[in-house]
Amino acid sequence: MTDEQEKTPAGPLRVGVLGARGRMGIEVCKAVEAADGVELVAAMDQGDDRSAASNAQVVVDFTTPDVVMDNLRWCIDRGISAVVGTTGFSEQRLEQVREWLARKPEVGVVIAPNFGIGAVLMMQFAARAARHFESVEIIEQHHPAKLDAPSGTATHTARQIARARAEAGLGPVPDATKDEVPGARGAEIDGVRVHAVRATGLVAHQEVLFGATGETLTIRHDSYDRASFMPGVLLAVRAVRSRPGLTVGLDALLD
Ligand SMILES: NC(=O)C1=CN([C@@H]2O[C@H](COP(=O)(O)OP(=O)(O)OC[C@H]3O[C@@H](n4cnc5c(N)ncnc54)[C@H](OP(=O)(O)O)[C@@H]3O)[C@@H](O)[C@H]2O)C=CC1
Ligand SMILES: O=C(O)C1=N[C@H](C(=O)O)C[C@H](O)C1
Repeated sequence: MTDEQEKTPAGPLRVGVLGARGRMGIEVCKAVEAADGVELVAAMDQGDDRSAASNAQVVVDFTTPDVVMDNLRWCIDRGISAVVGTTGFSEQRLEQVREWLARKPEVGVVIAPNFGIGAVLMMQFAARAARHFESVEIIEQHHPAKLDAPSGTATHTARQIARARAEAGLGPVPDATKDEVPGARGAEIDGVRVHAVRATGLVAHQEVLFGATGETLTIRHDSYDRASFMPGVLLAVRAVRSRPGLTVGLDALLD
C-alpha cells in the first residue's frame, strides 16, 4: 500500500481473512462480502501465501492456537489491524501482543473469546452474579471437531468469575468430593471447575451454574449457527482501526 493509496478517502474497508476455508472463516467471508462499507480483498487458508493479504487494512483470524501468534506478528509488523477469534490466548500471549503493539502505536488488535453478542452478555451476567454465590461451575458444550478444551469462552468466564470472587473476599468454592476417576470433577481454572462436553449436533453452548443455600441460578447461552458470531465480528472489523492497542473481549465495543 503506497502512502498515496492510504491517503485516498472513502472506499470500502479492505478486509483479509485467515483461516478462510474453516468453519468460521467461510462464514466471515460471506458476512464481509454481504456487508456495507467493507470489501473482502484476501481469503487465505493453510498453505496459501499470506502476503496476498498485505493490502488489507484489517485482517480477521480464525485459524488455530498454534499459528495465530505468527499471524498476529505478521499483521502488526505490516501495520495491519487485526480481529482475532482464534482461541489459546494466555496472559503471557496477550502480554506478547501488547509488546509488539508498543512498536506500532497506530495498529489496533481486538481479541475476543466469543463474538456472539448473547455470549458476551452471558459472561457479563456471570461476572456480576459471581460475588453472590458460594458455589459455581461452568459447563461448556461444543461440536466434536473442536480442537481445544476447555473453550476460550469458558476460560475467560472462569477468570472473570474468579476475579469477582476475589474482589468480594469469597474463599474457595466448597467441595469435599474426592475424584475416584481423574477428571470426574472437570478441570480447574483459577479455582473454578470447568466441564467440557463434545457431541455431534452441538455448535457452541455454555452454562454457568451458581449455588447458594436453598437456590441455584443457571445462566445459559446457545449458538445454534455460526451466523450468530457475525454481528460481533463485523462490529470489531469496523471499530478496530479506531482503537489502537489491544482490546480483549467485545465488552468495550458494545458500551
Ligand atoms: N471467538 C469466537 O467467537 C469463535 C472462536 N472460534 C475459534 O476460532 C478458531 C477456528 O475455529 P473453526 O473455524 O471452527 O476451526 P476450523 O478448523 O474449521 O478452521 C481453521 C482453519 O484455519 C486453517 N489454518 C490452519 N493454519 C493456518 C494458517 N497458518 N494460515 C491460514 N489458515 C490456517 C485451517 O486449515 P486446515 O484445516 O488445513 O488446518 C482451517 O481451515 C478456533 O480456535 C475456535 O475455537 C470459533 C468460533 C467462534
Ligand atoms: O471452536 C468453537 O466452535 C468455538 N470456539 C470459541 C471458544 O473456544 O470459546 C467460541 C465459541 O465457543 C465457539
